[in-house]
Amino acid sequence: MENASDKPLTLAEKVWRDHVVVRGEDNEGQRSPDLLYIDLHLIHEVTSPQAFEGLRLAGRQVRRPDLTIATEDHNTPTLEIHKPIADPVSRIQVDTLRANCEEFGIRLHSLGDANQGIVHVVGPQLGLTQPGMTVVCGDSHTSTHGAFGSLAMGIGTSEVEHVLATQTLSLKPFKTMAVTVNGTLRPGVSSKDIILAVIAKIGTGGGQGYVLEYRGTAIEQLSMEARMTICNMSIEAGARAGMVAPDETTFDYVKGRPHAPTGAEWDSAVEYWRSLRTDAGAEFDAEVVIDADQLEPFVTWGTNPGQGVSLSESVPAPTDFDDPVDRESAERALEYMDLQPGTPMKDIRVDTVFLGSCTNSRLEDLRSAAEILRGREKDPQVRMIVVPGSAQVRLEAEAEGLDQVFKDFGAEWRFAGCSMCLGMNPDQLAPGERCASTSNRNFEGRQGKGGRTHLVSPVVAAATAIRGTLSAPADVLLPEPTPA
Ligand SMILES: CC(C)[C@H](C(=O)O)[C@@H](O)C(=O)O
Ligand code: SF4
Repeated sequence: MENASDKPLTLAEKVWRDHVVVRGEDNEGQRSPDLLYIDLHLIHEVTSPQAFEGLRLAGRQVRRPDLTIATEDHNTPTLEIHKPIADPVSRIQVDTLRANCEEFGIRLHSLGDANQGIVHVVGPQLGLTQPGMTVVCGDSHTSTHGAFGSLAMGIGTSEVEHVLATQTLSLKPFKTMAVTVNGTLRPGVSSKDIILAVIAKIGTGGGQGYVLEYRGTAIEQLSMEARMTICNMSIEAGARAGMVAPDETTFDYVKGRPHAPTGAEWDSAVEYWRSLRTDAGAEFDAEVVIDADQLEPFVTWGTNPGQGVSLSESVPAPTDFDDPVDRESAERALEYMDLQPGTPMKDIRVDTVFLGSCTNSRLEDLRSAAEILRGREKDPQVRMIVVPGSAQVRLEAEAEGLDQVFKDFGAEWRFAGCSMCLGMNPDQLAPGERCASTSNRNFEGRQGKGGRTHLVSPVVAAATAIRGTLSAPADVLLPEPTPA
């Protein structure tokens, strides 16, 4: 990545350029890190305690509490949220966040507050996430915010402390990769399938060192929610960040939100935001091309997000992989997942369906699943839990009756949080249980010790809950009534 002013730049390079406080030095072709200004710092209970402790020990304050915002999400229960948190470790985490935010003057959205929820749902919802920003959070899925054309990165706890203290962050130069998604998605295929297909193609390390820019007609046609789903999982390809150039869809989404600029400030913001597009002639260090027309609903069979296939395919055999590392990893994954090569994916029966997480818990996700479930019956052996990404999403869903659709279907309607995305709260799989999950990680034990995860889109989750086996929306379509 270079910064020469006459050179055509990619979107990521422009945002970077506009935030450099101190430029790194070139040493024989190797550039030392740049110091960047950070526009928005999001915080949650898991990765912030030591950072605050560090500030306390050094006698420092938070440099810009007004650009820092906290929410409770990972350790919070999704039932009986008015009661004290039962698990002592989780309670301490959340109490510590509350005490730290109080001491350092940081706005916190606590359990019970309308803006509490998963940090990556709350930022965009409040209009805090805006195009062209640098956004950080001590959380790998911060890449979600890149959907707005911001450079959004997950950082470690020592970096959280640095940002709290200085509102800047030292960052190594990155490489750029264009992920071009041409064509149009077919019915029943969604943005989750795009990103699962991208990761299956480039591998979980394929994005390492890169900032990905998702572009092409299929991306332009996507809503902000769908773009967030894609950017969210950039980290699962190992990327530093994922971005989409802001356009009218982005501006329409941001406009009128509590922290969006207004009046003349809005106009000048939009003018700047329109400049945040990759210049004609700008060069990417790498490019991947995907054809959206060819995509089918996608599902993972293994224990990393790159181990996926189209739902109409079968469980692969380790011998299908030429690379010995991939072969060994497939062998181990199949054993953990208790799957036999050659089994049609659609024959795999699940115990649980989880609709939620920062990947797929926004209103649009809930709506698309509800549309499939409405008036249908759940497979009696399946338990389904639906967890809105924020208290606000929950309220909006209730206002349009989605909660009733889920309840009538036999699903549980929960309060907002990370929930079953990871085993840090009471919502967990029992050992050996199998789950179709709209979350982003299928690592061993991710949803509870011994639990088995298949990553899917919201509409696949819904279809699966109806049939009890992994299913595509087309599998549950009712036949057209024959005219009398
Ligand atoms: C707990 C947190 C640090 C972690 C992350 O960084 O992503 C979590 O959100 C996850 O999804 O695994
Ligand atoms: S919902 Fe899952 S992926 Fe997202 S922040 Fe929470 S634990 Fe991490």
